[in-house]
Amino acid sequence: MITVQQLCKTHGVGNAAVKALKDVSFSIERGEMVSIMGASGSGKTTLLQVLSGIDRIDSGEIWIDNTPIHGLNDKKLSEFRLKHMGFIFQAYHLIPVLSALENAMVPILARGESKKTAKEKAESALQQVGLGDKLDRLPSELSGGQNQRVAIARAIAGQPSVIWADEPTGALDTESSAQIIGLLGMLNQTLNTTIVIVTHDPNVAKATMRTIVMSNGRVTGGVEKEVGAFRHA
Ligand SMILES: Nc1ncnc2c1ncn2[C@@H]1O[C@H](COP(=O)(O)OP(=O)(O)OP(=O)(O)O)[C@@H](O)[C@H]1O
Repeated sequence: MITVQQLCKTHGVGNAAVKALKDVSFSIERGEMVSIMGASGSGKTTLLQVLSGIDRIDSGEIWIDNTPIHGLNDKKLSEFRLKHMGFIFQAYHLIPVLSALENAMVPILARGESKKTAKEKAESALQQVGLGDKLDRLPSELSGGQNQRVAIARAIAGQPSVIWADEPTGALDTESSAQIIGLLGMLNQTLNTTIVIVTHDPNVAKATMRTIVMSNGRVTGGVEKEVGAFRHA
């Protein structure tokens, strides 16, 4: 479970200071698939970055299960991220000179597991995303949708409890977007991994269980989970 209490975050200082998050509070249950929507500049990316420990909050609390993310030092935060979180980005962020298999192995190797274990977990993850026959392909030899599948395999290979996705369909055509969102929904259900997706795409939001709406640094909708709001496409 993710619990967020009275988060505040300001970017910049003095006259250039922008209050990107103002008293943001909500919770997300284990196994939920949630989208975050809102106008450009409303604070979505800032929220995802502080939740995932990429950036720090000024005040407030972020709990993931029993761990206070806001209270971890940099070393503990990096360890927690490697062990419990997966990341998916709009631009895939794959390493161009590594194959699909090697890309998916990176986070597992980074947390100190053996090459053999990393290979097994990465291969299994690539099979789950339908790329079991493309293990040796480089990113340049795959389509956009396939590259995003490799990124998803990399995110799930370490069996994280939560996956953060920032505009995961932003670079894809309608058909590939639908496939990626269907895949995330399937993985959410089969692995019981919590998935939090920042998106501008109403079709992506429709496929999630709940949409947290942001406006001018505040959460203005979707704080509470409605009973019966599950609506996987
Ligand atoms: N590093 C930064 N320095 C200064 N201001 C920033 C920085 N990052 C974000 N901001 C400001 O904080 C506010 C929230 O930005 P954020 O990127 O979180 O919004 P967003 O909802 O993700 O927008 P978009 O949909 O355009 O990506 C905006 O006013 C933005 O200009």
